Amino acid sequence: MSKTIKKIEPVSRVKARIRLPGSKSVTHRALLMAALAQGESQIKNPLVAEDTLLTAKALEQLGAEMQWGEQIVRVIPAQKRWKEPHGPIFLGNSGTSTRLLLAVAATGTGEFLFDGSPRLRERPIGPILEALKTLGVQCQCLGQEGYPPVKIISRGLAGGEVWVDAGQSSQFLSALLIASPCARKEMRVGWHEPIASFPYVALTLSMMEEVGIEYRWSGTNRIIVPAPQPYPALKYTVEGDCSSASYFWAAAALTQGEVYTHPISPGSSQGDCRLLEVMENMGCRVQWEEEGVTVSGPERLKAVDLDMNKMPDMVPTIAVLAAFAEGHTRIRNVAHLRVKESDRLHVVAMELSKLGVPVRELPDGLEIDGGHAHTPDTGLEAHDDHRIAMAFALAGLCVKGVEIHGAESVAKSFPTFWDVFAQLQP
Ligand SMILES: O=C(O)C1=C[C@@H](OP(=O)(O)O)[C@@H](O)[C@H](O)C1
Ligand SMILES: C=C(OP(=O)(O)O)C(=O)O
Repeated sequence: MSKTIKKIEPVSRVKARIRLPGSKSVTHRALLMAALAQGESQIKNPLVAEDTLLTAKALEQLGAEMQWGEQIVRVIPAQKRWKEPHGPIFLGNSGTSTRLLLAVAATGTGEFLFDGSPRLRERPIGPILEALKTLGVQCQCLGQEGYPPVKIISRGLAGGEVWVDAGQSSQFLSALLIASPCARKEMRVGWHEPIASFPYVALTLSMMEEVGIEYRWSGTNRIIVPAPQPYPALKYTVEGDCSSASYFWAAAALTQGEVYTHPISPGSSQGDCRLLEVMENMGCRVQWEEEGVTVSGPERLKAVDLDMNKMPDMVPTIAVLAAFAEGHTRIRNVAHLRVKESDRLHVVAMELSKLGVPVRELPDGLEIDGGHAHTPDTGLEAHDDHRIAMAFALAGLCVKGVEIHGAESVAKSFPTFWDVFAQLQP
């Protein structure tokens, strides 16, 4: 795909009502659970974006059928788990698709080859492969050990006790949990502390419960899933994506504006909703309604000191807010940002520097001095990372002359982002 450039114009006091695309994390999980289910499922308001389409296409290669309609997808599971795919299953740069599908594919019989973009080949999968091997699955990395491409040969999951190291990604644990009900006998899934991005595991568990899967906790780091336990056919409505909402909440925060985003509810299971609490601490006003939330920006944003381990995807958004806040912001405990779509700690520091923002890149975080941003001498680079493109577009609302190079990267999670963002511009 050729690189596109977006020029952003400064705006004061944005005012907008934003309809959010469906949640990426929820859509991935709903598609996978539907493909494992007994009978036809209906998923309303799914996210139709590069990554969720990669998950859907992979499931089709495994024999499931997807019927796409207006804001709905019907999923008809494969007649037998699974049809052996012709050729490799290509997963672009979607970490969620890759880690979750490895375990989901291993619930069936067959030989599967998973691969992706050059960047996906640098994103770790070792811990999920180790766990699958314990469950009787053969896994062979074809390039570097612990990274895609990987061939797996499975005859289903044996069940029993398995431990996973989820310190670099919660997706290893979510993968095992989603696959667990399809094992031949009870699964006891434990994880070593510390774990990264725990709210995504909580989201996995809450969706399993919502669709009718039983499980129980055993201590604080082990879950027991009775198996075999069929996934019932789903009728599921995906709520709006809180991570995508963050860019619009931040637009209100940066411009003393007011933005309403929907559909999301105060009881949302998406961990990134907690960004609103951080934004309140920065001085924003947050008002929840039953189906949406309004954020109003303060006269002056305050700096914060934060452990962002549970909200890694929100770091680029917070970093840009910090650049325009009063004082010194510290973001801690997010070393796992180095294995995302880009090395997000490095890339955020690099792009903030182009804006003249004093920033220090730490092994597991960032320090940012607010209040110094100015027009950059060159374009800002998205580094093939949707969240970098969307977060740095926000800087353009406050300083003149911001151009985002590689604007097409938003297609990964929010293909209509630039059209929706245009609603903020005069
Ligand atoms: O399970 C999920 O849906 C996700 C988990 C998180 O990844 P890590 O657990 O690797 O941090 C997050 O960054 C990603 O965007 C989505
Ligand atoms: C890290 C992300 O996604 P994934 O891990 O699925 O590639 C993201 O969307 O920010």
